[in-house]
Amino acid sequence: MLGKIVAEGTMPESFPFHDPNVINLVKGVSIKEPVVYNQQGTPSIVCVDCGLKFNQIRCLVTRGAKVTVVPWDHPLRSNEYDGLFISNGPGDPTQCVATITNLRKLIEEENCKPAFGICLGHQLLSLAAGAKSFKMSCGNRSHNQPCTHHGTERCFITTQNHGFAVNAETLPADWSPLFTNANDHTNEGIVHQKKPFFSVQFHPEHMAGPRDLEDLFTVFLDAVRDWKAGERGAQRGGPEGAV
Ligand SMILES: NC(=O)CC[C@H](N)C(=O)O
Repeated sequence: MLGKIVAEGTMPESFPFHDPNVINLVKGVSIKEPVVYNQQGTPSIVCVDCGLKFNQIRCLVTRGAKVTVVPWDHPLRSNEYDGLFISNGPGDPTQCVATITNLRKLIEEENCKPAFGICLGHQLLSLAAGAKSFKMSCGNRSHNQPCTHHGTERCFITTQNHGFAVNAETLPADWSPLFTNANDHTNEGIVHQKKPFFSVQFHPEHMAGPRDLEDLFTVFLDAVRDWKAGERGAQRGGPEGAV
């Protein structure tokens, strides 16, 4: 449902509704040029940035990987990576036509390399596979969503922030649900039965909040070091030093 806040004395009709679901929001937030993290790392992962959380890069880099973050519509060539990662991101997944088309080509390859998607990345992989997504009446946005793993029936508590979901009934042959939400029974992940592809609707990188200003510790320690070195006039403090 769309809403608007209008100041008293203003005709509500004079402001049109703004519907974010008919806009390609990913295009606006994705990186514009590729960026490499941990150049010497291995294996080499290409990460499609649909609006990614940096903790996803950290989770890959701290496990030794080299990560090349590319724009949402970057051409994907499997000879240029060892594994493909598709990030989370805003909006309706059906808006990301270029990413879906690129993924579809890759998953149709004979000897395809592994791919893993999170949240929007999960929805895009599902759409590329041929499944359908839908707008949920109530999105899942919290740190305590129970998800049951198919096969083991083990239930995990997950972090989530999404308003669309994949309709598991529409998954083509060769694809299976990997997790299902124990509360609302929506799909929480898919896996290919023969090829090395899987994706999850929840956020396994699960860092509870943004860490954008964690660099204030660096600013503080730089100020301490400057102070110790006798540069008492140095003015590097303040949030602007962190960004
Ligand atoms: N966190 C995400 O990637 C959200 C995916 C998608 N924008 C949704 O709301 O369903």
